[in-house]
Amino acid sequence: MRHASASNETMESSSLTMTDLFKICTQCERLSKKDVGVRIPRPVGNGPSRFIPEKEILQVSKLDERIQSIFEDAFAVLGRLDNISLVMGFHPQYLESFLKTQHYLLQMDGPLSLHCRHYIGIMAAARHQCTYLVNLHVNDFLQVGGDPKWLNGLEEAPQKLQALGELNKILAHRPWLLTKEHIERLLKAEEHSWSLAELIHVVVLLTLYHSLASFTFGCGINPDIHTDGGHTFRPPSLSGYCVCDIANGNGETKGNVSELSGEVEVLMEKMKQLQECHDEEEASQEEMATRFEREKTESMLVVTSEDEECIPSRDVSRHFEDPSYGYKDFYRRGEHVPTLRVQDYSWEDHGFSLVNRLYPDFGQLLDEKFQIAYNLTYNTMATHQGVDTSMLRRAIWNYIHCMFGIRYDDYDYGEINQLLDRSFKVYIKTMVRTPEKITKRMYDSFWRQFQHSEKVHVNLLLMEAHMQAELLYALRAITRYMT
Ligand SMILES: CC(C)C[C@H](N)C(=O)O
Repeated sequence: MRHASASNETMESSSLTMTDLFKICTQCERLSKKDVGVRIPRPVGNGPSRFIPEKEILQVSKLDERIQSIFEDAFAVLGRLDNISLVMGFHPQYLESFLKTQHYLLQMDGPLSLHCRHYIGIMAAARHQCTYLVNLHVNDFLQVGGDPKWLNGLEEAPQKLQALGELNKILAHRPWLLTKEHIERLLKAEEHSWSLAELIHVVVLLTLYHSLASFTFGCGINPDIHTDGGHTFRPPSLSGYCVCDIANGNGETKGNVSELSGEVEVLMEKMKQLQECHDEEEASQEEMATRFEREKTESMLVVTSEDEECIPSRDVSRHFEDPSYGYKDFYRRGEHVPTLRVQDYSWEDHGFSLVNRLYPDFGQLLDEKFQIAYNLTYNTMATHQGVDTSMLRRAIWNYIHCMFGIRYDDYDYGEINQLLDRSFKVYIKTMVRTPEKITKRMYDSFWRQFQHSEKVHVNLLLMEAHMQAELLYALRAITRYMT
C-alpha cells in the first residue's frame, strides 16, 4: 500500500476550498483553464462512490442548506471533507451525530493520546483491508506527530499497542470468543498495562473502525482527493467526456424496469400480511427459539465462492498480526456461534452505563447515534410515500445481531426470512463478514427499485448494528472481568 503522507501534493490539494470539492466535475474544466502558477491536483474523477452516480450525491448538498452547514462544520473541525461524509450527506440527521462522535473520539480530551487513537483506527481498518480508512488515518497519525516508524508494521509499534493485536483480531471476526482472560492480560501487563478507561476508548475505536470499514466497502467509497490514488496531476485524456461519468456509470440507465416492477409492492404486501398475522397468532417459546436458531445457522453459511478466498496483501496486513485469521473456512463449515440473550446483557441496560462511567459523556453520544440510525425513517419505500417501514428496518437490524448470535426473546425471527430476500442477505453477510469482497454487482442486485439514498440508509443500519454487536461482546468481557 502506498501511503499518502504530508507531502507537497497533500499541501497543494488542501488549498482547494470546500466549494471546489462539491463541484468536482465542473472543477475538472475550471482547473485546467485556470493558470494559478502551481500544479493543481485533479480528482481521479469518479466521485465519492463507485456505486452511486456522482450527480446524485452532489445534488443533495446543493439543495439542502442544513447539509451545507454540516459540511462546513466538518471541514472546519477535521480540516477535510472525506467521501464517507459526502455519501452520508443523504442523511443529515445521522451525519451530524456521526461527526460529533468522531470529533469526540479522535480530537477531544480522552484517555488515549491523539496519535494512538489514529494508530488504533489504522489497525482496525487494516483488519478488514480497508485501504481507504488506513490512508486517511495514516495522514492524521502523522499530522498529530505520530512516529512514522510505527507505520512499518505492528512489530515496530510499542509493546503496549502490539498487545492489542489479539483483541483486534477476535473482535473483528469472532467477538463471541472474547473472555475476561483476554481483558485481564491487557490490564495486568506490568509496565505495558492498559487502564480500564483507556481500554474502553480502545474498544470503541476498534469496533467503530471495523464497522466503518464495512460501510466504506458497502457504499463503494472512492479514495479522497487528498489521499493517494484520489488525485492526479495529468490532464484529462478522454476529450469530450468527464472521466467521472465513465468511471462511476453516470448516465447509465437502471436495468430493465419492467422486469423489476412489483418488487417493492410485493415486499410491502408481505409487511402488511405479517402485521395482520401478528395480531392473530402467537408462536410458542420453543418455536420462537427454533426460528432464531434456524436463522442464525443460515446466516453462518458462507456466500462467496472458493476462488475468491484470499489472503490480504502484505501492505495492509503489516498493521495487524495473523492475516489469515478470519479468512479460513470457519464459516464454510457453518461455525457454531453461542447465543447471547439480550435480557442477559444489552447495550441499554449494561453496556451504556459501563461506557459512560469510564469515559464520561461518551456513552450518551454513542447511544444517540445508535438511536438515530435505528429510528431513521422518511416513511418511504422507493416511490411510495407514507409507509411505516419499522418492521423492515427492525428485520435488518435484528438479522445483523442474529449473525452475531444476539437474540431478542420477543422477536419472531421468521419475519426475517419473509422480508429479506437472498440477494439482500448475500450483500449483508458479505458486508459484515468479508466487506472487502463487496462488488458493484452485489450492490446493484439487491433492492433494485430502491433509491441510492435508501441503500445508504441500509448501510447505516448495518454499520450501527454491527458496531453495537461487537461492542456488546467487548463490554461483556470487561464487565465479567470487573465482577
Ligand atoms: C431502508 C429503507 C427501507 C428506509 C425507508 N426508505 C424509510 O424511509 O424508512
